[in-house]
Amino acid sequence: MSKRSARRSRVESAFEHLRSTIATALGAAENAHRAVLDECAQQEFALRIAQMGSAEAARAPEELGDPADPHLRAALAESLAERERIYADWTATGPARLTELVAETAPGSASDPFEEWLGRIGSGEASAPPQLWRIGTASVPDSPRPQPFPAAVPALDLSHLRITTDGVPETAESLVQNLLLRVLGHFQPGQVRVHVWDVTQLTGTLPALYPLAGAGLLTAHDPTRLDELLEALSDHIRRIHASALLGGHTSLRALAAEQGHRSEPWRIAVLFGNGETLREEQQQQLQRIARNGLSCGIQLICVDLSLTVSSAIESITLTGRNRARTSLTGPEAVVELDEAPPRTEAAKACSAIADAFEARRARVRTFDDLVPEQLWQHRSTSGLQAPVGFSEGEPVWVNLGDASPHTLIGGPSGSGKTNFLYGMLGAMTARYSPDELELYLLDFKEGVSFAQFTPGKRDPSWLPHAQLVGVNVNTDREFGLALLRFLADEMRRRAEHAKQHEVTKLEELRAEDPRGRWPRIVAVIDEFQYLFAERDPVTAEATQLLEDVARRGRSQGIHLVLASQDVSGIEAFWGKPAIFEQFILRIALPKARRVLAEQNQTALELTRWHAVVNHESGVKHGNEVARIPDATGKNTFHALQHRLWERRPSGSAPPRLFDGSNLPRLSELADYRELAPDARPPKALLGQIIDVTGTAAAVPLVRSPGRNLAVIGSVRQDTTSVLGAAALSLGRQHRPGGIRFTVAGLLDEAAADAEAVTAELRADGHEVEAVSFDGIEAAIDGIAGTIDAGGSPVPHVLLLYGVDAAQATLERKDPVTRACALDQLRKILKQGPESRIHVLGWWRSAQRVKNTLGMGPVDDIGAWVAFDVHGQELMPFAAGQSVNWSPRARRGLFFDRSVHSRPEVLLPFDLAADRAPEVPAPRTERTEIREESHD
Ligand SMILES: Nc1ncnc2c1ncn2[C@@H]1O[C@H](COP(=O)(O)OP(=O)(O)OP(=O)(O)O)[C@@H](O)[C@H]1O
Repeated sequence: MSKRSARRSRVESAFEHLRSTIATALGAAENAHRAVLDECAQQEFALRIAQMGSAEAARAPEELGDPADPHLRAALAESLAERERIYADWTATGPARLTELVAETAPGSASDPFEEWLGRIGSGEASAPPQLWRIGTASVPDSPRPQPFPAAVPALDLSHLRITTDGVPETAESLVQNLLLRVLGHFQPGQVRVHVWDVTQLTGTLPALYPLAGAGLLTAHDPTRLDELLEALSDHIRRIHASALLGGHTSLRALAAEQGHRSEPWRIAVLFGNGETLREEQQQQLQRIARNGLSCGIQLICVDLSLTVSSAIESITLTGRNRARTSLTGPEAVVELDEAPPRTEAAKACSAIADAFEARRARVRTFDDLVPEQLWQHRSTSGLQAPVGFSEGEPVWVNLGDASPHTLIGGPSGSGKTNFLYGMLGAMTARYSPDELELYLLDFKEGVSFAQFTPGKRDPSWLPHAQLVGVNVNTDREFGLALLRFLADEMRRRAEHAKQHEVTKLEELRAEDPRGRWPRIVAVIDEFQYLFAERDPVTAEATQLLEDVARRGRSQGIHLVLASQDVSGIEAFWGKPAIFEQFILRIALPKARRVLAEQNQTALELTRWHAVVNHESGVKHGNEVARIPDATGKNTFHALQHRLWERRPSGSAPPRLFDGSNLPRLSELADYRELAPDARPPKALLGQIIDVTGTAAAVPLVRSPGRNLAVIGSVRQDTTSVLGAAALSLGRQHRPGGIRFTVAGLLDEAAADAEAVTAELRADGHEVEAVSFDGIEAAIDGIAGTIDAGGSPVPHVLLLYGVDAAQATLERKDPVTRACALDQLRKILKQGPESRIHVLGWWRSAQRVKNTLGMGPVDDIGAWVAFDVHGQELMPFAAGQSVNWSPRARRGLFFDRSVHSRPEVLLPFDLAADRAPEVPAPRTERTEIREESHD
């Protein structure tokens, strides 16, 4: 080959190379271009599939392009694969898990098919209600292999429901009706109340449920009266907060779970709107109800009505006949709503519920229904709760605790106050043991109603919780004072203990001192208005003490229960709103006046044996009307008391009984029985003062001026009782020979008393000189002579019965010496005590004491007891202070200037009863009711 052709060939091959390189490059570019176009086409389909949804795209690919288009097919395949991957877990386990969950949380009628339970009366526990309620069958149509699962919604305390109908109102109605049937069919009739309001119609909404209306389980509200319904629901919320939730629970649901029973029914308000907004105030009130209702058992079901609150709401959007989406299942799931049962079946079931409810309501609830199955199972740490009556067959409770510490009970005579108290005390004492609850019971009424709590003649039982029972105290207002003083002291004692534990309240003290005994104290004062009956120091002190106990008792677990036929006249009470305000729990019996708030007239409309129980200081919305069972008839309280008494803790002592119609007996008085020889200083017991423990009124006979006693008054029985008790108690504190007595009977009518004391002292071995009227001068001369001779070696008591009767004799002057026995007596009064000689004398009037003392100072009479003597006559003997005392039968006034700042009331002893032991002392008779129960 020539050189030239060789070069040409090289050129050609180089060009060939260039061309093929270019061709290759161009081919690659075209391939890449095509690939990009393919990718692009597929991505575009992917985007449109995503927009349309893969399920829809798979169903109708032609909507996107040519179904045969490989790009479309590839994009669809990828999208479906992706969906498969995402749903894999849910498809494998989701529907099955949901089915299981609904079966668990929606038992019985909450999810079972209607035919399995409709028409049967439910018995589900209201303290543990189902959490979900079935509405239909759901599925996710766009999932790879759609599987059905039950669709359910929370209800009752858990969530409100908002339904949007989207123009299919019949579906909304059957959805609501099915849900209500499930709920109504689950519980005992009465546990669920339904309110229906439909903006478009008066009646005709939810027709199958109408049989419930007759029994009051369903209320159809007038379309124009939404306000009333909203107000009633708001009232209800307020009332629940003021009563059931007072104990600190946040919801009725929590309370019921703790107590194991639910005392308040649920209220479901179904509101059918028309898509338009409510008036501003109505909307706001509805929102408030939505916010606060669930905790009080109010559930709203709003159909085509806007509801926008932060509290729990589930929504259901109807998407066609019997189809819906719910907030719980999400937008992808379609719910096929359950078919409604035949209307006749549903109506029949509702009739059965209504009938059963009527039967239940008509059931006579008795005292026994106030008593729990097991006694003494409750703790009073945070308060006392007990049912007192029934409303539509369900118990109505009272709470005594921090939020409602005290109660005021009112009702005219015969309206059943005492019966109410028995019911309340029965329900409480059956729940709380005596270590959790102590009772102090005082009845100012004439009669003996509370005496049943103490051992009686024929029945030895007593109420183990009762510490003190005061009956027939209508004239002894001091006893009320004594009780209030005791409570105030106890309050202080508790506060001090609490302080030591660095806490302030009983509840906290109990937590800090778990082994201490800190029962709550309930002090009941029936007809307490007597305590404030007069404008006198008793009322003044009682008011002050009441205010103190009412204000501070709450934190120390001390609760006052005051009952009265008429509180309107109690000036001390009304003049002091600070007291009245503490009585937050008000109980009004039929025709009670002023116990409830002024505008609250419900008590006037009450029928017999009913009461308004109001934990809101008597404001109307706090009203609960309860029928009160008979608690005083046969086999009621008395039978319970027997059971409680038989369970009483060992060592339990009967309550102290203060019966104003009986006098105490010296021989039964603890202070007397405890006396023993060689007591220093010896003290003369004169009677019993009015206090909670029954303390003796005593005068110590020390060797110091003025230690003499004057008993002043004209009633022989009382005055001689004081002298007799003084002598006998002094005798008990000395051995024979350790004391001497001179007993002078100067009045014929008292001779027998003087003789009886003489005989009793002698029987105990004491030396007694009995002196008659004729021997009095000599006896006094002799004793006065002892003073001159250096005094008596042992205490010498000069008992003078009727000093004033011998006044003339004592004044008689010796014709020679011009001396008289009266001078000697004055000398004994003045100088005797230092020489161990004491005069205990009876004068028939204050003036006559003065006659005896002459110009001498009244100080020689250091102590006195006066009976039928007016206060002003006693002033000179009480260091000049005014003495407020109107004499009353069988009560004396006692003053010892060495200890008292003011005189105090004294009960003389019934010495006659002690002297004739074979004749039993008259004891308090129990009421007829009580006697009846022994038949
Ligand atoms: N809920 C009741 N069910 C049946 N009987 C009742 C009921 N409440 C009271 N009673 C009867 O009515 C009568 C009067 O009742 P209660 O003594 O309790 O009234 P009160 O208001 O205390 O009257 P008073 O102040 O006159 O004593 C009694 O015989 C009592 O048994």
